Formats: sequence, C-alpha cells, structure tokens
Amino acid sequence: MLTVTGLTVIRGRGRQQHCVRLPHLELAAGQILAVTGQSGCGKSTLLEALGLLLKPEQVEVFQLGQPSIDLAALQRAEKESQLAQIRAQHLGFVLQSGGLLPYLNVRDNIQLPRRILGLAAESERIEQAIVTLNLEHLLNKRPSALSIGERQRVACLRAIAHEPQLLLADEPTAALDPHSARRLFEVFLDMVNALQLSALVVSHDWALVKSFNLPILQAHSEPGESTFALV
Ligand SMILES: Nc1ncnc2c1ncn2[C@@H]1O[C@H](COP(=O)(O)OP(=O)(O)OP(=O)(O)O)[C@@H](O)[C@H]1O
Repeated sequence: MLTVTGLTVIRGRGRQQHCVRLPHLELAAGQILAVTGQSGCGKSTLLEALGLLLKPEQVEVFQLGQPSIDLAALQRAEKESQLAQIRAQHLGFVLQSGGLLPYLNVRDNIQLPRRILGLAAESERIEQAIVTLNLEHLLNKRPSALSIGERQRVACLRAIAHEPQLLLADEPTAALDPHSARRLFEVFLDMVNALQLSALVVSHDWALVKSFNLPILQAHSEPGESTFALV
C-alpha cells in the first residue's frame, strides 16, 4: 500500500530545471501500475523519489505499508539511516542500468537481498520464478557471461526476491524480446498478487501494457514541468 499526495521533485537548475509533480496516488497492496510518458518527462525521477533515492522538494503525504510508515516525516526529519533500512527491507528496484554485482554468480545475485536482511536464502516462490523466467541454466554464471536480456531478467527477480512492499521497475522489458517481456510481466503480476506488493513499472510498450489491462499513470508534459496522473 502506497499513498502519496502533493509530491514535487525538482531536477536541474535555472533554465535546465525540470519539475515533476504527482498530485495524488493511492496504490493498494496487490496492485500494479504502468508508468508512461515521453522521453525526459521524469519517469525515472518519479521512481527515484518514490524509492527514497531522491529527496522531494515537497510532499504532503508519503506513506508505505499497513500499518503505514510515514516516509514524509522521516524525510523532513532527515532520518537517513532509517530511510536506508526501509529502502533495503521494503523496496525492490529494477534500474535501467541493471546493477547486478559482477563478482557474484546469478544465484548469489538473486539471493543477496534476502541474505542482507537475514532471510532464508532459498524460497519456493523464487525457485518457481527462476523456472518461469528460464534462468535455471544460468544460475552458476557471472553477469558478464549473460546477454543483456538475461541480465535484465535476473535483475527483475533479484528486485522481488526479498518480498518487498513496493516494487519500482524502470523499463524492465526494454532489452527483451516480446515473448520474454510477456513472461516477465506474468512473473511480476504473479508476485504482486502472491506477495500483495504494490508495483510501478515504467514501460514504453503500449501493446504489452494494454494486453495485461494495467492501469496507467501518465505524464502530461509542458516545457520544464510534468504532472503524473492516472488515465
Ligand atoms: N541527475 C540529474 N541532474 C539534473 N537533471 C536531470 C538528472 N537526471 C535527469 N535530469 C533531467 O530531469 C528530467 C527528467 O529526466 P528523467 O530521466 O526522469 O526522464 P524519463 O522520463 O525517465 O526519460 P527517459 O524515458 O528518456 O528515460 C530531464 O529533463 C532530465 O534531463
């Protein structure tokens, strides 16, 4: 469960400044939203702000979970170590860069967030997702030995391995063929449903988003400013 009201994030300065606004968003547990908008409108910026990687200029309500954690209050009080702990425990990220650790093999990369949190490394759900995403034959390989699409599938699985409350995925299917992209969305939907997490997934793939009938958070852009709203 995620509730955000009156969020403003500012990127850059002067004439380069870009202001990203999210007037209101309520995302229930078990709900997945697609985030769309033209290049440069602030989709990654929005995800970074919701992922506690960027401090917003302003936010009235910013709550996560049930019972809810008041993230806005923690940000106002600059409780950085608590925010870092929440990020590690409750948030899962798929960044555009992938971000796998090069010196760990695929299995260790997937299990790392669980180990950091002291959870059992093995999980039946994750083993099932490894099969669905056709990653079994890659488990002992290092990321450098994988294709970009394979790395992306591993990064997606790692993002949900520790069963976060909120999944933030930035174009997770960009490097995938249509079949793999579908499988990945299916895994996300299964996980979102099984774990009752909330998810925001940036995607340019309209056909894919529509075929899963996902609600859409779209940016309306003007020069120097974008506002995100459900359509
Ligand atoms: N680190 C930064 N410092 C200053 N400005 C930035 C920074 N990162 C992004 N911006 C600017 O903020 C605006 C939003 O960028 P952002 O990357 O969030 O857009 P996006 O919608 O994710 O774009 P794309 O679809 O091309 O990935 C752009 O004008 C961009 O130039």
